[in-house]
Amino acid sequence: MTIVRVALPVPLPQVFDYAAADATEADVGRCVKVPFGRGDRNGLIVALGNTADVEPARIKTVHHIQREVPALPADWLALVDFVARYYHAPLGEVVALALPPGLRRADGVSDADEDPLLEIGEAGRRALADARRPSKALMLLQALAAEPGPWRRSVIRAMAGGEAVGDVLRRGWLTAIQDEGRVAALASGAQPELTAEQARAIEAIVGGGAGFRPWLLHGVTGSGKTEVYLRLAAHALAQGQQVLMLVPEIALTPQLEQRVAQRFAAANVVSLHSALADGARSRGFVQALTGRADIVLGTRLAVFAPLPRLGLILVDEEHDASYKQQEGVRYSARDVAVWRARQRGVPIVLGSATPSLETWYHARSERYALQTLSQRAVAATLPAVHCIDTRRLKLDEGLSPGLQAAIGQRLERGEQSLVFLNRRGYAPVLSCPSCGWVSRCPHCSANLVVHLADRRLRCHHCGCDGSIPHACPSCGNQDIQPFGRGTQRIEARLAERFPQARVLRVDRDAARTRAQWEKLLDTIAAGEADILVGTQMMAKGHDFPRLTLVGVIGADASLHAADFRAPERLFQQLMQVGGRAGRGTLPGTVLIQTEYPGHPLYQHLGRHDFDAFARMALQERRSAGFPPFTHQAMLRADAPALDDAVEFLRHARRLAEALAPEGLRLYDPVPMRMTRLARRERAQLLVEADQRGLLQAFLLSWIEMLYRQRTARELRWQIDVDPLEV
Ligand SMILES: Nc1ncnc2c1ncn2[C@@H]1O[C@H](COP(=O)(O)OP(=O)(O)OP(=O)(O)O)[C@@H](O)[C@H]1O
Ligand SMILES: [Zn+2]
Repeated sequence: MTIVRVALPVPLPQVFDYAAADATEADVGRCVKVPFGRGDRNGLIVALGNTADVEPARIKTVHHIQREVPALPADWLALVDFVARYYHAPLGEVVALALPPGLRRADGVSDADEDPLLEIGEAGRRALADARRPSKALMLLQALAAEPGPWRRSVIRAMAGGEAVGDVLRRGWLTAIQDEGRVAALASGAQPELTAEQARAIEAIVGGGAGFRPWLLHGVTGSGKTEVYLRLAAHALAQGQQVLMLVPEIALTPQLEQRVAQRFAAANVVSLHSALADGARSRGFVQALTGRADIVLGTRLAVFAPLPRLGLILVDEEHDASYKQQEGVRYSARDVAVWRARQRGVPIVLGSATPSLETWYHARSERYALQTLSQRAVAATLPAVHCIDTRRLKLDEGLSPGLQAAIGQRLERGEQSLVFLNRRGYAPVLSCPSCGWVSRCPHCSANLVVHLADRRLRCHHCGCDGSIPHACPSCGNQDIQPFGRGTQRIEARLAERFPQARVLRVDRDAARTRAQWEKLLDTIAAGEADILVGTQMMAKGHDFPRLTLVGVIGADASLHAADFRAPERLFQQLMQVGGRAGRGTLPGTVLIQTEYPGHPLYQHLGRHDFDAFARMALQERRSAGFPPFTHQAMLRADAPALDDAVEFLRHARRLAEALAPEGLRLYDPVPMRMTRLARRERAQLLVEADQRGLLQAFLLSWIEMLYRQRTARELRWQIDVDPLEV
């Protein structure tokens, strides 16, 4: 009898043994269906077991081993094992996160290529020579003939007149290339001439060799980091290697996908993100696994794509908080990517205009090699940044006269403006001036936000919503007021103030689906919007040459936030959003409305001096003993009653005291800042040490103990290693 060890997606730290008569070493890394409890579960075989360890009478037999898909390789198993150990999460849960659901369920997965590589065939050449009756299909064929091929079908479809590709294929004018190996995946799209700084960075990184080396590419906004990534990718592809490219948000993938596909028309570019349908995600994953994907482009979960020919990892906007998963397995895809680059012995490039302080510190201390792009690629300068002192100004729905005048000028010149406010909805709260009632969420310690667009009161934390009452629910007063401002309110005021302008709101409510989001971006790019009102969705990565003014409102609130990372986040956000201005040939301006124009953060921002800001912020962190000078883990507990959560943490702290090595710091359990979320009360306990190893060793034995504690059924706890929010 052969025993297989199976990782199952259950919140238990161990793997489970099953009997499988015909299993061999070749089945390690394969998905299985097994009986578990009263039902069945899908899991992954992570090792073969030893019959001596199990009682033969108690062992159950696997139902099915999925053998149509190649087994996941040893390096992939080592990767998920590392994530499970470092983040102290059950291995089965890490596997469940890393594998597409369809693959785990052992659905039939085909890696058949749905996006064939096409070239002009014999029939096509004849059609071109005859060229009698002009048709859409013929025009498309002629356009293709003018370019060097071959092309992916998806790339042809995206071209002007690309709708006719089906017709061209039916006529047999294009034929699929069977042996893709003979086509070097070389850059075929037009490439701009590199700037001197870009050329230097590429030369240095390529010259750094094929082995493990972490790079920070610190390039100001609009400096052309994407071009650097594309050239590095081209180099890796030319060596027959695969490239993994991570982006922080799905919202950023459409444009990048397009750029990558245009540049590498012959390469097999696979997207991986959570918004993909099951089938597409499984197919992309299997293409990566079988080595048929050349470039894997995706959000954080793409870091788990198996890549047998991996040669390069690129992490765009490496500072972005969305690389850290905030629920379940709380991993940081950026940090996992660095580990993976080391494991596989390949270079990794972390790019940003505003690196995280952790990464910047590594670059300063020469653990990471640094390449800097200090100039913009197209624009002559960075935008001019000015503060508008609002202390003595009368604001019109939050908008200063100076900002309004500047928007007016842009309108006259036919340029675009962006008003940035990181708060969606119409107003953050509805309140009654006569009795003091405010719209509280019944389930969270948060207010319900007024959404006038669809006349709802909505909680941005738990999602619950209701209609807007006509009178105060507490005293009956008819005159209840929305208090404060969100994007909808600014949009409404701007539309009133500039009736001739096309005002467009860009936030998560306006872009619920990917299709809506792409449509918004197209509208902006086509110049069919004059004034944009946007949240942080607009802050990142976008490149709209006619956008010359960025107005920032409501930023001061973050200056005094309690979180020690708040200033870093604010500086990054403002530098990023300001960086959307003046990226083409037209000069840009950033206007920040503030009551603290002398604040050092705004001063550094005005000078585009990231280094000075980072030095200051790191100095503060060093003296306060915050990361990167210390390493943290947070134990969080939640329950219907706060006392239960706190009591569990007190108990956990007592257990920890007995274990804690010298140098480990245990803090007192405290309620979380937003204590109540979706009817659960939450508390946390911070653990800290100056050495990562010390903290990790302690966590290992502590968490083992915690798993053994009997807790109330209603209580849940989780550990967050390297937490972003403390
Ligand atoms: N060498 C070059 N020659 C001409 N144009 C270039 C060159 N490199 C980049 N560009 C153009 O410069 C613009 C800015 O480039 P890109 O969007 O890559 O900047 P970025 O560094 O990623 O900026 P951000 O951090 O703000 O997203 C783009 O329109 C890009 O096409
Ligand atoms: Zn709520």
